[in-house]
Amino acid sequence: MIEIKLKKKLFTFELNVDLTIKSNNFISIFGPSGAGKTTILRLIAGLDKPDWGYICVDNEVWFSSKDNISLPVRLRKIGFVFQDYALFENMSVGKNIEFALESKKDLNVVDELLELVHLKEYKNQKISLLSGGQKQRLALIRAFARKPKLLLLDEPMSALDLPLRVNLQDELLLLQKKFNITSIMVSHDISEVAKLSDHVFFINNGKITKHGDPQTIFDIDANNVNIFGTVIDKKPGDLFGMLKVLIGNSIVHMPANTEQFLNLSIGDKILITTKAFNFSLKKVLLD
Ligand SMILES: Nc1ncnc2c1ncn2[C@@H]1O[C@H](COP(=O)(O)OP(=O)(O)OP(=O)(O)O)[C@@H](O)[C@H]1O
Repeated sequence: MIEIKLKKKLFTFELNVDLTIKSNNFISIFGPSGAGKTTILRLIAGLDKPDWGYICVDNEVWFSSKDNISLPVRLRKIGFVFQDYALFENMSVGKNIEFALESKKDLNVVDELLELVHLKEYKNQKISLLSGGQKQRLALIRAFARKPKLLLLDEPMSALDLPLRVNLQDELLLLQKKFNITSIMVSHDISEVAKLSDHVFFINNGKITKHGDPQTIFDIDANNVNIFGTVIDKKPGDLFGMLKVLIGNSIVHMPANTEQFLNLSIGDKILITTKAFNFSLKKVLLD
């Protein structure tokens, strides 16, 4: 079990959170820009210091303001993945993983990890020859190579386009379950959070406003078709309003009744549901 209690005065509000996380779970912190998500990851990693707090990971106290304990970053067993990879550009793909290993006895793990994310044939290549998606895969397995107690992921896929992102989400889930590593992810993408997480914490202005499993928290009914989108424009009409909604890479125009129209603002995330089989579905003929 992981207990995280943190207080820190930030520029415009006080961050004040209390998170209890089951070991080996994948949890997400979800909330608007500036809510304090990255700060929580930085405080857990020891890159920043809380004004008051207690961090205990599987019975090991990493931080306690009461007992004056603050483990340095290198002693907190953490894997960190950011959106900008932070790979060593002057080393080969394989050396990037080797560098992260605790012991050189584990060298066979390098091939195993590269194989898992389809990068084995790139082992001796320079990092600069990899695509964005391949670099992100490498950053992920490098974090797992450290066998961390806690994996911290800060918008790990936001630089990738949608098909790559979906593939990498599957690989991340596979790695996380295979290595059983408790993971905390910050992401803006509801479908990503809903797909990967065992538990989601909503944060706003530095406080947890609700938490629970994704089905409950996002009101997902498995008997429905569920599509997440973001309102990017709205125009009133005589009989109904028209919403412009971003769904993945596509922009969709949707009619909305007066109540829906008035309740929604640009930037709002929405869940579009329709009862299974109660919709029109046609194959698009391309010839
Ligand atoms: N060391 C610090 N001291 C004081 N305030 C800080 C510090 N670090 C960040 N902040 C402020 O805390 C607030 C939260 O920042 P943070 O980066 O944690 O938000 P976020 O939820 O990750 O946002 P985004 O989704 O845009 O990345 C911001 O207003 C930021 O300016």
